[in-house]
Amino acid sequence: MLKCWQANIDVQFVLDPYSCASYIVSYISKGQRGMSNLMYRASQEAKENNMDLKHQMRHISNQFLTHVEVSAQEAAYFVLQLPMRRSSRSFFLFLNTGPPSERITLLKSVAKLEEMSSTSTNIEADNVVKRYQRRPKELLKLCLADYASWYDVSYSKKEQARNRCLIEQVESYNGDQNTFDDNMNTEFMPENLHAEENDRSEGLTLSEKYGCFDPGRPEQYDVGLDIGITRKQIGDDDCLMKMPDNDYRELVRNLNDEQKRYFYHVLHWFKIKDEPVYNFLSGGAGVGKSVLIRAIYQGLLRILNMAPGSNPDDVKVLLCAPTGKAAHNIGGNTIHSTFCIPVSRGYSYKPLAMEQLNTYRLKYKNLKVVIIDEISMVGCKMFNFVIGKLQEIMGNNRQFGGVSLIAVGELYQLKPVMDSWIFHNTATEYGDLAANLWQDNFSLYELKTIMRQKGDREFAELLNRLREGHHTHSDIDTLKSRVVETESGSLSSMPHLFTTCAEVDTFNKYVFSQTSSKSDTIECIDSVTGDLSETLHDDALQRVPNDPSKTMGLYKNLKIAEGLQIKINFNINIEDG
Ligand SMILES: Nc1ncnc2c1ncn2[C@@H]1O[C@H](COP(=O)(O)OP(=O)(O)OP(=O)(O)O)[C@@H](O)[C@H]1O
Repeated sequence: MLKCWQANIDVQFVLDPYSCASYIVSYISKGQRGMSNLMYRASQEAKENNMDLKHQMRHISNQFLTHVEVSAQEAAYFVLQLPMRRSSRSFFLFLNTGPPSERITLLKSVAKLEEMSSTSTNIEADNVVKRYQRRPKELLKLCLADYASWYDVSYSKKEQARNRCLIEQVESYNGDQNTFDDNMNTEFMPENLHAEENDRSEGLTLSEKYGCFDPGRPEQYDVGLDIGITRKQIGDDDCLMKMPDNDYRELVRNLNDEQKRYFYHVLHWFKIKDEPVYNFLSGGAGVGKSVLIRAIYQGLLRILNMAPGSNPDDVKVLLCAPTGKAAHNIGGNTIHSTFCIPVSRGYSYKPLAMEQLNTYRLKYKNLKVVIIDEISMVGCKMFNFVIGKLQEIMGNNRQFGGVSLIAVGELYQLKPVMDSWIFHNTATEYGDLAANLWQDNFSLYELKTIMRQKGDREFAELLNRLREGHHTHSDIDTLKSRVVETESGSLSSMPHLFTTCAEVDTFNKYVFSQTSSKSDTIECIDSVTGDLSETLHDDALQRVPNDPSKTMGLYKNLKIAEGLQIKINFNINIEDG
């Protein structure tokens, strides 16, 4: 039971099994007055908002599942974003802060003892309390608990300073604040500091020596999981809504023949069949895939909601895409947010927490179709993730959880980032033994008529040939006839396409150097948050790299000039990282 509860385990002999059981049960179900108040408020709100019974229950259960009562200490950890979970499990430190005469300390090693003179009484090994006594002046204001939590000493260059934040247990503090304060005063006041030079390590960096703060740590830590609050509360407003009937009719009427054929094929399938469909809708750039997705989504909403007993509020079709831009283009959500896939944890699969699973199951219980656009950016690992999440949410082991999947995109593109092609097997030892669900299930529908350049048939055909690698010499000559000299200073207003950021930088520098208008440089101001000593603070600032590829595209110096355009990207939704 304790293992399931994943609590800190405090081992003691308990002679009466009944008291053991009653202790654990009362610990698990200990009263949470704050939660009762919250539940009371939630039920009041549900009643006042005139919801039907199902929505009242959903509202109350969502409040219950997404709130948790925490102690003041936990709240402080949460607000300060301190990594509680990782730290408390990786390290648990016992601090003996009883009176000095009662403290147990370890002896120095035999080798060290033998080196000492026989009259020396300095036989105790070093420990955190001693280190605290001789801490550097930058840390004078720290109390022992904070010092022990935040700092560790590395005695040799090889030994890495451990990143840790500890849960400290203070022994001997039995509620008598005066005794506790006396001990602290006599032992830990700054005037008692003795620097023991021979115990100090030499040549270590500051962070090796004292600190756990590593500004270069790339991994993100989701502190919400520590206290059981998931990052996203699942709302009801996720997808593109039903469009007015007139607009829908207009949209369908304007589809070209190819588009209409696939559109009616899908609608017909869901009208007459009850089994899932797995399609890959492909076609080169500008053939109208996104337009067709929008029409299919609207058509499916209408058909699926016509089924007897169907509730129009239930989510039946999901529209998603691997990136925010692609998702926005079709009015859907990213795959990550749709299936609650954490952005920062690579591809190691983690099942949903119970409360998330519960909410997702309630929300997607009548899910019939998932449409994924820009499937070329979805690699094999990500695809497996989606399959796993669908099975988990739908609560079965059927392929794709028994839900239909329409993948849309163009596979004549670059390989997915950090992943293999969707049609390849997973690159693990046993990957070849697993069935390839993409190859085994998906049938291809291809759109061929380019709609984006429909006024220029010749160019559209050239693009199609280029896409498949069947371009002719005359195609290349046609493209080359459009080549213009980049050296010309007047080019800056034209859109340029480059394949790497380095080329973009070089070009921007060139354009900037050519401008004769008034210019200036804006220097970025970095700041370090958190209560750190001045030295660590400066150290952290010095470590910020002057390389935009390592700072998520943020430049140290931004050059501006009158008349030159600057593109500013602004992340309007940071849910997905
Ligand atoms: N049936 C149609 N009638 C008129 N215009 C259309 C039609 N279908 C698509 N278009 C237009 O063609 C252009 C490209 O369409 P869309 O963006 O849907 O193509 P796509 O295949 O998704 O392109 P990409 O692969 O580049 O994302 C858009 O301007 C769209 O309005």
